[in-house]
Amino acid sequence: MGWRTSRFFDKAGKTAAGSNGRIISLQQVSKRLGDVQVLNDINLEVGQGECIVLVGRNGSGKSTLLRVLAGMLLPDSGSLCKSRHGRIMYALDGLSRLPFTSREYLWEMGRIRGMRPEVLRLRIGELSELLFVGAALDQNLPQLSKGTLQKVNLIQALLPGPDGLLLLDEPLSGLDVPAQEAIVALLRQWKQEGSQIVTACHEPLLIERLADQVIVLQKGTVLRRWSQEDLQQAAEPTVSIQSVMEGLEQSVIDALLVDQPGIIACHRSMVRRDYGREVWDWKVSRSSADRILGMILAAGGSIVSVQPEESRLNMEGLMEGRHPGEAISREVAENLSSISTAGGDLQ
Ligand SMILES: Nc1ncnc2c1ncn2[C@@H]1O[C@H](COP(=O)(O)OP(=O)(O)OP(=O)(O)O)[C@@H](O)[C@H]1O
Repeated sequence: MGWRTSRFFDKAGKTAAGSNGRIISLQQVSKRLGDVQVLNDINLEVGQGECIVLVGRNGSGKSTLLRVLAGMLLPDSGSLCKSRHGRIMYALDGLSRLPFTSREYLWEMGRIRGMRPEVLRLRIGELSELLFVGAALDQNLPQLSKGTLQKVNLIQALLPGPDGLLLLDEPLSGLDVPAQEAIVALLRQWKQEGSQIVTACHEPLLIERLADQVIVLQKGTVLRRWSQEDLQQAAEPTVSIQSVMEGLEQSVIDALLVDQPGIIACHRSMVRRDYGREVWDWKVSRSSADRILGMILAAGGSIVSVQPEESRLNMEGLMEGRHPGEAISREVAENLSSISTAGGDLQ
């Protein structure tokens, strides 16, 4: 479905930012819940049209930080400043299974926010269609599947449109793939129109398409911050090459592999023995593919297949605080060392 902002909104709203361009900022915010120091000295600034993604292991403090930004929890220390204008909408974890149908719930949420009935009716219809809610719109919340409940939770946050700060806790969690794609495309459009987004997320899809900044949390503190440029280094598309290297000396293969930029991984595949010969699988960056194909051929190897692949961020490395690009280098290093140790088998 094509999303047309103008159908929803009298004017494409832009949130009025403070004079310094910041919509919201936290300075040295700490929060304790019970015996747990959940947040420690957090600094965070959200600028106009910016998307910040919070990543971290379970329990690292992402949801708590979103609740502080939403004003649902007060910091114990530190300061929170918001621009005077602009609204904050949020879809935080777990919508309560209240005794309403989805439509009744969304209607009440829209009315509480002062939306006009004709606009509200239209928005509920369009957002439900966008996220494939279908007949669940007239089912009771307690009877909804986890994924559908999450869709209703997202819709209630999106009802007012692209004007303000959106706080989303794991927005893609439990959603089917078409709905994930639809929500990421919508958020991308809203961001371009000036909305701000802060979201906790484990999915590379959202990070790759939306993030201006990734903040890695570990035990309530900021472990790392990565910029869009850092993320783009890891997001370069790759090419998968299969080659036969039979009869080549190990020294020739070593020379081919070592210190070659663009090789992401390389290992000998056991699955193509039916091919009659051992096949090598290479994963290389797309911009290096021609050069590496040339090198394999020049070294006496032959090419079996070449397949372009979509990139994926290494979330595991990211959560450990490793640079999105460095995670790939480490993989290469590990593969290279395993090739070296097993090298004698080739001859
Ligand atoms: N009301 C509470 N009382 C005591 N401790 C709490 C409370 N709420 C959260 N915590 C603790 O705070 C820490 C951070 O929780 P939080 O939900 O913010 O983490 P998270 O990163 O969002 O985790 P997840 O990825 O599992 O959603 C956890 O150790 C959690 O047990």
